Amino acid sequence: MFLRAGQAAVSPLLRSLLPSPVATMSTGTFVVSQPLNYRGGTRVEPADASGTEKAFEPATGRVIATFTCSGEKEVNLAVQNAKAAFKIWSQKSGMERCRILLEAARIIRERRDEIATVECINNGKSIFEARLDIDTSWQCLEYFAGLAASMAGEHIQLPGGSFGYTRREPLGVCVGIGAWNYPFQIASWKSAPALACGNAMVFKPSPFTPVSALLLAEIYTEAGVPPGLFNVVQGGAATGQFLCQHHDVAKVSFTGSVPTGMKIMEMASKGVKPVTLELGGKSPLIIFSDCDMNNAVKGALMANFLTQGQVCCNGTRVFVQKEILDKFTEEVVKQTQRIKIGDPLLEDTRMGPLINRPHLERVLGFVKVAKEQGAKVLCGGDIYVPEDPKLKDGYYMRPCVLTNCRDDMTCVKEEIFGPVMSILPFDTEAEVLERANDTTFGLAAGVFTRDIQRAHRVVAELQAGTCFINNYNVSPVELPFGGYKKSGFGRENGRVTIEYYSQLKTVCVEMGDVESAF
Ligand SMILES: NC(=O)C1=CN([C@@H]2O[C@H](COP(=O)(O)OP(=O)(O)OC[C@H]3O[C@@H](n4cnc5c(N)ncnc54)[C@H](O)[C@@H]3O)[C@@H](O)[C@H]2O)C=CC1
Repeated sequence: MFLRAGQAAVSPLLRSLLPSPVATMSTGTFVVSQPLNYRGGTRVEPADASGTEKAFEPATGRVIATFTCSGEKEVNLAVQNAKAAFKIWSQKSGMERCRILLEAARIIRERRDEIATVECINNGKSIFEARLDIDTSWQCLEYFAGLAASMAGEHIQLPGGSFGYTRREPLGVCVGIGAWNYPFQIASWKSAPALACGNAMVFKPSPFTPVSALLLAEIYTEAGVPPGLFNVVQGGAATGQFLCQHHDVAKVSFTGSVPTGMKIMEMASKGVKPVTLELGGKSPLIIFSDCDMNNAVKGALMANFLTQGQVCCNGTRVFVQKEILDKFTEEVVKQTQRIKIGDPLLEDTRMGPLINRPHLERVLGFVKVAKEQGAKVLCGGDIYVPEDPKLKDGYYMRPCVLTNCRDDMTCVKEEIFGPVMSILPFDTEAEVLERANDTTFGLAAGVFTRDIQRAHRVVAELQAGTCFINNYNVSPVELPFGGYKKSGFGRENGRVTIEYYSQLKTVCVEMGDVESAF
């Protein structure tokens, strides 16, 4: 499919979300007029409400959808539908589940551009990046489809011909609660392993980005999952609470901030439900003087400016060894200033708007405080107004590089969740390790060096769940992803995730007589 810059062709599936037949989508035109809840294999208006929300197009500040947040009744209905579908789905063999998930992956691949376009419009990330998100989504479905077919227990021989075996069984109805920065990808990363293991899911997107999870729901149905296996309920905290407290929900997988994660864990503890928590971070990126400078600079940009810096695992504390500080800083600033900001649907844009006005103001507030505390702004950190008049109400800022930073500054301690990089000089390996680990977060960390022993020695000491050597923010679905410390627990992607969406049953088989103690 050939697409002109700023436009995308529309398939029947997406057209169903739009008000009337349209041939193309461009910034400033997309409106959702269809219901955004999905239950029992179809789009529905919620049965009751816990308020209403508006979703925006961050590029223009326009409202693209006004929707009802689901109340307790709607959440009940979604869970009931999921329970019914679970009965059918959990009886299928791994091979049968594998085939359906592979078909869903194929459809996502086929509709990559239209899904990426919706993601780009609702989230503000560049179309270039949105397409990559859709790629890791179908790859995740393919990966877990493969594992579905090979999931198995163990056989253990016991004395006297007796034996035991284990069965890996699904949990039941799982709840997924997502953040707004990777809406389609989060829904895929949660649902793929859940469904592969034989579970059903009720997914609640962030109220800022309600649209693309629905496309995933429709694709699952088209691929052949039983109606009700994957449901979407829209809403904010109240809807999320109904889900977490529901007695028929077996597990909650959450992506979002630390304070919300703590609340989720508390609610889940009342029902003794397992939780997966993918929370925030303030990750260190350590650049040693023996690094490949070009790669280190590219790595620092990848670690800070994807999705307008609204990435949980960003390496926002960039520790640079003093010998190369000036050269590195100069190059980072040069390349940061070259980042093309603007209409996210244009092919050459690399940075779109932030998610909404309050968040933009919050991020600019961090820059202000950084200056007050003595940091020096080397570039950006201010509002950007694109030339195109239709973008004048969008939420743009220029990516920012801060220097003269100290470890005790707010910009170095707190998660900003915006395009703000803090550069911190260091002298020795021991010193930088201590400073890098001096945080309550532990999501990710990175190191750039040509010294292979040092690279492995340093990552072994870093208190972070996901470490990168000589790269940053790549996320192959074969590798587990998740945090240490307050960044959460449980993992997404990789083989190990099967353990977070299944439970192990042990069966002990006696082949002789019962030796009774009585
Ligand atoms: N570790 C990871 O994989 C990722 C972590 N994040 C983190 O997410 C945060 C940004 O996302 P936000 O959407 O602003 O986070 P948030 O915590 O405000 O909201 C996340 C989700 O939780 C829901 N929610 C809010 N209060 C709730 C409650 N009391 N009970 C149940 N659900 C509730 C929201 O509606 C939303 O769907 C950042 O801290 C970021 O680091 C974001 C992406 C990936």
